[in-house]
Amino acid sequence: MRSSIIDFEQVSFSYPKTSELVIDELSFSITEGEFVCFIAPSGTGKSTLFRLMTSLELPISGTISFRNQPIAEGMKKIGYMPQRDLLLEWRTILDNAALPLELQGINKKKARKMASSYLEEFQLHQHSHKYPHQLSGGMRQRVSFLRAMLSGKDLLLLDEPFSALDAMTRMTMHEWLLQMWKKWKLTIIFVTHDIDEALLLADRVFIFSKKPLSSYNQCVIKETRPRQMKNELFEWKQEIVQQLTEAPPIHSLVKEKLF
Ligand SMILES: Nc1ncnc2c1ncn2[C@@H]1O[C@H](COP(=O)(O)OP(=O)(O)OP(=O)(O)O)[C@@H](O)[C@H]1O
Repeated sequence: MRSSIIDFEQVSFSYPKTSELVIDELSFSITEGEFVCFIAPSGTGKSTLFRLMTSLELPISGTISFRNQPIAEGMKKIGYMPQRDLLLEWRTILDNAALPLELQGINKKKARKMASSYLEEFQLHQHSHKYPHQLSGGMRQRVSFLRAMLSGKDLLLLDEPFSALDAMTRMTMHEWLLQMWKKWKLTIIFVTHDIDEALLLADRVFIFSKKPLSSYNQCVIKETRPRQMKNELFEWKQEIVQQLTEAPPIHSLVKEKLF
């Protein structure tokens, strides 16, 4: 049986200067190698969860552990990819990718060499000397993903990484991400507002429907990938929409119309 990589136990959190709880006695576990998606309405605290996982914020009570150690011990093993790629426009693609290694104290030449060895895999080798403004949205996200992986690749936190991409690029990026996840045996927590995206990608989807984040519903998806939005996945989607909106179930709406 696979062990857990990150555990929240009865975690509560509020930002200083406000007494409002954003997270209230929240507990969950993520297993090594899992691909998990978090869905919640805007402003309920998904980014705050990531800030706690990267130790940018500390809980007011409860514990967060990484492989059964305090979360701060895992910092070099956790990579974070923000919603906006935050690439430095004055650095080349190679130098952007090498940045986390330089920040870890590795000298520039070695950092470049290490980052360079990943570029082909990330389909970026022909663009290494370009600048971010010369790349497409999908390419920029691949650089950002590589940068997150070079910060720490045991657990990757992806905050709505594809929300700004067009539908076709997004589909290509889904396939590519799943390949990366399999090849590198990654554990991924992926925040999205897009229910289809969550159902197509994840082993498990957490649905947080209100603030403070406390309880959640989850669906475990066993269907093999690549997936299509039909049958069981479509039923899950209807159920998730209902949980997020607290609307009556779709079938009862249909019934009302019919009778
Ligand atoms: N630095 C801060 N100080 C005080 N309150 C904050 C701070 N950052 C976020 N909040 C509040 O905490 C709550 C959760 O914010 P958070 O950004 O985690 O939500 P989110 O689910 O990631 O939102 P979105 O989906 O819009 O990105 C919100 O009510 C927000 O106003």
